[in-house]
Amino acid sequence: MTTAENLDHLCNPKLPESIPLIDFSDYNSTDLQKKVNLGKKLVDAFSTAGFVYLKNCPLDNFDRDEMFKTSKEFFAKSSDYKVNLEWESAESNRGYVQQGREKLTELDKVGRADEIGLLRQVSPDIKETFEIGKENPNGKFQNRWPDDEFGKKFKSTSLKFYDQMHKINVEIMKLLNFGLDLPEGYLDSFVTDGDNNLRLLHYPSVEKKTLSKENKRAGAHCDYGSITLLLQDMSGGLEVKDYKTGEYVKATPIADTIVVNVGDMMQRWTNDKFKSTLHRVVKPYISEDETTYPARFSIAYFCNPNFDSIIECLPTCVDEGNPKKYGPISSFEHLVERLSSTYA
Ligand SMILES: O=C(O)CCC(=O)C(=O)O
Ligand SMILES: [Fe+2]
Repeated sequence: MTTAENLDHLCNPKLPESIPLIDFSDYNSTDLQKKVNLGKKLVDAFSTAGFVYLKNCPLDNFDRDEMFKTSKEFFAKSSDYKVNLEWESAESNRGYVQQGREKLTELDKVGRADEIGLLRQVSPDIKETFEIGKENPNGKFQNRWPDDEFGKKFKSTSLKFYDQMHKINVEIMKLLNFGLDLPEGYLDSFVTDGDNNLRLLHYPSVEKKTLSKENKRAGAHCDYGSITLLLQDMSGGLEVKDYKTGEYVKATPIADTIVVNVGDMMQRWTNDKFKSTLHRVVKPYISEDETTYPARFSIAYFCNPNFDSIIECLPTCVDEGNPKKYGPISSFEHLVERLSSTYA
């Protein structure tokens, strides 16, 4: 079958065959059937690759660029400035995470804490991040904004961006509701609170000779929540495990798209219908005579069902031939458990 999307693959040989590119424009169509079709495409992609590129998402270009610019400005601050806003606990999951503090590895999935500790020492992730949660002045946990003029801009830019990404998540859930044939509005009630996590990432520029073979910018891992919305700059380096071959394929940056992937909680929620896929960030390709890998910036928005909700296999993902594989779990507990085993 030749569709516009198939042709996209042919016209752009760098686009990995196994990660579909889906046009999101119909998300707000007045034609119900178009929304159902889009929902089915997403379900298809999430049940195979576990990853998609979405184009024509409702994300303002200006706000996206501002977020990247402000993120760069933050990471350019002194180490003292950033460490002053240090990440404190998995429950809060807010603040600055300096290089080497997070080690992502396939071992995390089975929770081998001793080996993870060792790996952290020999091949830490070469990145720093800043974690932002829902802004809630009366909540138990507070975002960690710098207390200066830059801090004000950092806060307003990040919160505006947070809000737009939350809305995209809500729209994706509405479409998945169609795609999974769930009762009308079923998933809506799980995404009212915006209990998500905005992560700004900086992979510093690094001399070729100091980067050993084992060092990854981010080790292979699966994400923990429901879905992740990822924006990458044009440097490259993101790789995704191909569901057909088991080999890593390049998730080549495509301008003005959002990469969306399934997390572990979504896989569990769908009784393993959706696939939470391993991915990693490796050194980008540079020519022989270049001595330095350039810096890379990305922005990940990790979505979760409302923290106080109980996640049980979705009714349309279970039947006699395919019984429930998982018991109920609270969204917050699931996340805290996973985050606790990842950070030093
Ligand atoms: O930087 C990227 O492109 C990916 C980051 C990522 O996978 C993560 O933070 O979970
Ligand atoms: Fe990830």
